Amino acid sequence: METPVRLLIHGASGRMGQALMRLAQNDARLRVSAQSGSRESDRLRDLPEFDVAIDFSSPEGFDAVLALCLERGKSLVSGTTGLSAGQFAALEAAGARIPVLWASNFSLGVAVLDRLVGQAGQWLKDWQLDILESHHIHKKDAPSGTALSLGRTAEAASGKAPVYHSLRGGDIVGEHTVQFTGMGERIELTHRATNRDIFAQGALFAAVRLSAKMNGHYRFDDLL
Ligand SMILES: NC(=O)C1=CN([C@@H]2O[C@H](COP(=O)(O)OP(=O)(O)OC[C@H]3O[C@@H](n4cnc5c(N)ncnc54)[C@H](OP(=O)(O)O)[C@@H]3O)[C@@H](O)[C@H]2O)C=CC1
Ligand SMILES: O=C(O)C1=N[C@H](C(=O)O)C[C@H](O)C1
Repeated sequence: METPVRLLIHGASGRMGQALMRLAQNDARLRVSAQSGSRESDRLRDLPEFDVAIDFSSPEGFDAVLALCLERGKSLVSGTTGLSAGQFAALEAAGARIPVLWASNFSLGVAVLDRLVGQAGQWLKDWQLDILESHHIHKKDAPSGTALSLGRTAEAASGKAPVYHSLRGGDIVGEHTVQFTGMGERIELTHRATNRDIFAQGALFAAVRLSAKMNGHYRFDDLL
């Protein structure tokens, strides 16, 4: 049997962190060798060995785990949203030294939605473009990372700048609609996540794949 990939779960006590811990513990390809949260933020250097860090934390947490991965020469899978342009530039640069992968959404359904949006946008250049997203009341960033990614795809295809609409309510896991509105008709492309295990499964899949990759800046879509 293959040696399991050793994981650091960064943001382990959070909603995503808990899903990752539970699913990784039942996956023979993986072993959680380290975990961290804001309490460990100034002691990350003391963490045990790992091969791939999986980060679902906060923009501050992302900076810290990226620095740790660079220092140790280890891979990073991150799903943290709300990152700045400077943080994306740092991630891109890190790809020259370690394997890195960031995705705003680790579900298969959103990867397919993104492709459908790109196709629709090519045909609907004159139509109004709106991105609607709904999430649970604890979500800190708006628009969501997925809404921004879908918006970039739609704008690249249609040339229209999207207008974003965010709703926060109850325990909604995550819903995204890309709406193209014409005169007398409209198209709504919607994805609804009902369980955050789908994101955790996608991130664990990415970690296994990334552990076998050379240095570089990878996209989730590249692995599918
Ligand atoms: N790409 C995707 O598919 C998905 C992305 N996300 C994104 O993942 C992130 C986390 O979401 P969620 O799990 O709901 O959030 P939670 O608030 O439930 O969890 C956040 C976790 O990060 C930790 N954390 C916060 N700040 C730091 C820090 N500076 N250093 C180290 N750890 C820190 C928290 O630790 P403590 O409790 O100790 O403060 C906690 O464990 C968000 O950005 C969200 O948008 C979420 C779902 C899917
Ligand atoms: O915070 C969340 O919960 C989610 N965040 C991601 C985002 O910002 O797009 C992905 C998913 O929608 C859940």
